[in-house]
Amino acid sequence: MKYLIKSPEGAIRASVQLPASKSISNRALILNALSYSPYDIQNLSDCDDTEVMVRALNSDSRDFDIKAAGTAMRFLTAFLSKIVGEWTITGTERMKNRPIKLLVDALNSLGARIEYIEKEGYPPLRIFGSALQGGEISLAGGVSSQYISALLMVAPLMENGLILNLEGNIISRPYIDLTLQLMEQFGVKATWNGQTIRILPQEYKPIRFTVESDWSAASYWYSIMALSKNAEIELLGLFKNSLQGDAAGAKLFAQLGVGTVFTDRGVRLKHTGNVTKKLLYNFVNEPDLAQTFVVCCVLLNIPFRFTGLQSLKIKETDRIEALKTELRKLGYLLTDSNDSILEWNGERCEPEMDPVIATYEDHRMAMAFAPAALILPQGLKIAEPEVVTKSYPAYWEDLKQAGFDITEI
Ligand SMILES: O=C(O)C1=C[C@@H](OP(=O)(O)O)[C@@H](O)[C@H](O)C1
Ligand SMILES: C=C(OP(=O)(O)O)C(=O)O
Repeated sequence: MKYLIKSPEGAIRASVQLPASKSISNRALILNALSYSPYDIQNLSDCDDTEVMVRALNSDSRDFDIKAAGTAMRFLTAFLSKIVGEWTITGTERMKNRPIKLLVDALNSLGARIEYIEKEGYPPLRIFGSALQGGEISLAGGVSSQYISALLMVAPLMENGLILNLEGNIISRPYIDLTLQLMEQFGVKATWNGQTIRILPQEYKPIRFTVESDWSAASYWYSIMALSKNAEIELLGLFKNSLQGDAAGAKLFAQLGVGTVFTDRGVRLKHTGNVTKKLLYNFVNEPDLAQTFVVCCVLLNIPFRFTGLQSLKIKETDRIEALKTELRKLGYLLTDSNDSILEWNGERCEPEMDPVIATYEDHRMAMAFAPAALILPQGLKIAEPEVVTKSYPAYWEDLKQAGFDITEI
């Protein structure tokens, strides 16, 4: 399937009920299960990544397919390794190429027994669940924070608790903070000093829990605001003191001329007219915002240098390659270096006559590129737009409500 997306004819007037955060939803589901909670989580995300988690936690089967959900793969691997029984867990072809060795090695050294069904170091996995002894281990902090979050959530249930020494640079740190904060809400304490996180054996306590709206999803609306001359956009269910690291997007968009006004129901965006000449930023703490800013900056004709992108290669697709390839179709030449830096110095090439943006099974490629419809006179064609269901199933519907013309071609 392909969509042709055209800019709204007049002004944009949108009040958007954003999807709930999948990061919070998927942690809350694990913590709810570990606390034997009688309560249902409120405002759980309806996205694919959360749906696979709900299905796995409520299923009678021993075999789980979590499709493309990184969090579900990593969190359930740790969770199942302490539930007595024999389990298998698999996912999409891409998931079978997203590394999991560091987590499997860590769990195995804490008393788990996890084997590879196909390729060493990658899903699918066979998990022989049992009590976990726990203890002290070291783990590289620079590959995926999801390994760390997965270990932390089961740590209080390990016989000896967990002392986790993080080695080297720690990426996606706000996601580790998010895990520890949610664990605390469910009654478990941890200490984090320097590179070491300590968790003693403890019990989770059930609580009534409501999930916040998703700040990563909000970024696409900020981009629409930055690229529109005349727009009034309100995003519902976002909080100033959010637990989500991607709330940092609001501050960064201030450099692209978008201001944020917090109200009692979310945020109202406004144009400030203050736009930077060049955007420099290290995305090590907010990797999921990188695509939004890359696409938005080139469309605004703002050169950029973005660092801290080392985790982008092992996400839904190699996002650095995908961004370079697809923006070249629109006439923008980006350069990358060091597997972690992406830059645009204003260099252009001849755009394709009739470009179709490929999405590589990556929801964020589709969502980050869609605002380009505001700039391109002929509109924007996007392939496999249904990928957005990974985190934001109503994205296209919400764009239509805001006045975009979207047709299947
Ligand atoms: O823990 C989480 O909820 C997430 C952590 C990040 O992954 P990495 O830690 O692999 O960077 C992020 O990219 C992902 O979308 C969600
Ligand atoms: C990287 C992402 O997801 P995950 O790693 O959980 O599949 C994402 O949503 O951008």
